[in-house]
Amino acid sequence: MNALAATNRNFRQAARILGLDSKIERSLLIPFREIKVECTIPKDDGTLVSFVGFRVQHDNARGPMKGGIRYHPEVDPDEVNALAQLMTWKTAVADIPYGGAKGGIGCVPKELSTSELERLTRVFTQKIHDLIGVNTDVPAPDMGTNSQTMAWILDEYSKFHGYSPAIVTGKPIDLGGSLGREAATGRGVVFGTEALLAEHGKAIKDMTFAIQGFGNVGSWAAKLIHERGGKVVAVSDITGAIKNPNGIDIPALLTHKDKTGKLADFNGGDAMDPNEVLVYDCDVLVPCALGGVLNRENAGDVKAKFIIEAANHPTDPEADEILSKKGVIILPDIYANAGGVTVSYFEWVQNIQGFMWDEAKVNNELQRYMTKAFHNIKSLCQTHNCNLRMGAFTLGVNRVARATLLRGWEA
Ligand SMILES: NC(=O)C1=CN([C@@H]2O[C@H](COP(=O)(O)OP(=O)(O)OC[C@H]3O[C@@H](n4cnc5c(N)ncnc54)[C@H](OP(=O)(O)O)[C@@H]3O)[C@@H](O)[C@H]2O)C=CC1
Ligand SMILES: O=C(O)CCC(=O)C(=O)O
Repeated sequence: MNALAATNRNFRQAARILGLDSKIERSLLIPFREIKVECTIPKDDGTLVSFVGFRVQHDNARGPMKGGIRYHPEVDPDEVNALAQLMTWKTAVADIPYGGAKGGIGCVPKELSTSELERLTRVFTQKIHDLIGVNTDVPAPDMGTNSQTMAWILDEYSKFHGYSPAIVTGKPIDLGGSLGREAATGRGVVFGTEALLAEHGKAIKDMTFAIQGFGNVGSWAAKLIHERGGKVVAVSDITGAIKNPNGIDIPALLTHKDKTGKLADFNGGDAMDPNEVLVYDCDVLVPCALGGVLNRENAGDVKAKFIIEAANHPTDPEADEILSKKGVIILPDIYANAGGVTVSYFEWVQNIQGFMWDEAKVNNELQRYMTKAFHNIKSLCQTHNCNLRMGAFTLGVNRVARATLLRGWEA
């Protein structure tokens, strides 16, 4: 099942539980606007190359649309649509005043030089600058993009509209980025994991973890889990995977990845097939890379008792069913990885106020938002007698439906 079909299915199930009117249901499903642009740039050798870029603006009932921009070869319209819709429910679950959007360019960022990436980002921004805005749609980093990408978008956008730091979040601190944003998604994952484990009388220090992906989210999650005494027993990136049942030395692995750009060849553990990470013997599995990685092929072999969805839609609905029958508890993406967009909200607020927060304030507020959202989800799980995914979906969908109804339909 592709990402959009899976996301729509979860949404429809939540709409049914909530008893939503079919017209509202249809209006919430259809995106506000879908943008597809052609981006042609000269490569460093002078040849021309074209890429397709997307921005899907899903819903703005609760505020400006918000969501990352992904550079990855598998970016396609359905995937971006699904990710944009997930952002709408995620911002509502986190209770921050935003709607949802997502963008992406189908490319292999590692095969482009820094100047080619800069040209591509600037051309993409030129094509969408009049459709994004501080109060309409605010991009941020996602897979394959980072604070430098945001700096280029900020600069290009500012040529058309005047200097506008709040047009993007996740930007460098020197350009108005927020302290704590870089770590925020991984930190939010850890706050969410702590809240979930506490419900089950457990703590991070008593558990073993397997982590798929060691980019922004995976590396921060690994570092913070390790700092809390959790044992990370398996980690993967695109170059390979490492296992060590006694616990991987995460600071040493971070230094190795920093120096070599890859996990492969790290000597603090044994190499393993990257696909095995998902079914490795551990208490908690944390997918931090692509969508759809847990499916009917491998779900039956998962050993973890808890899955923390740090990536977006890592579990397809068939895997969801198999895992739920096995009694695996899944902390869903629209809550588990909401720390990133929550600190993006703090960054936007700081830019608008022209006032910087210190990092302790950012992290404390993030913990407050994550803890509150967890308890709100739990309460809906009780009301509707449903799992955490439906608890989160009903929370998010209901908030967006209420805002939509309050704003009304008159043309
Ligand atoms: N950045 C953010 O703030 C947020 C991100 N997310 C989600 O988290 C996930 C990760 O995003 P982010 O960390 O930003 O992205 P990054 O690009 O920083 O990192 C992605 C990581 O995934 C690895 N990877 C890619 N393909 C595979 C594969 N087939 N097997 C194993 N590892 C793989 C990459 O390997 P390599 O290092 O070798 O390239 C890299 O380590 C995505 O689903 C994203 O949507 C969700 C909320 C916010
Ligand atoms: O920080 C943001 O605005 C969005 C992050 C994002 O793309 C996501 O949560 O999936």
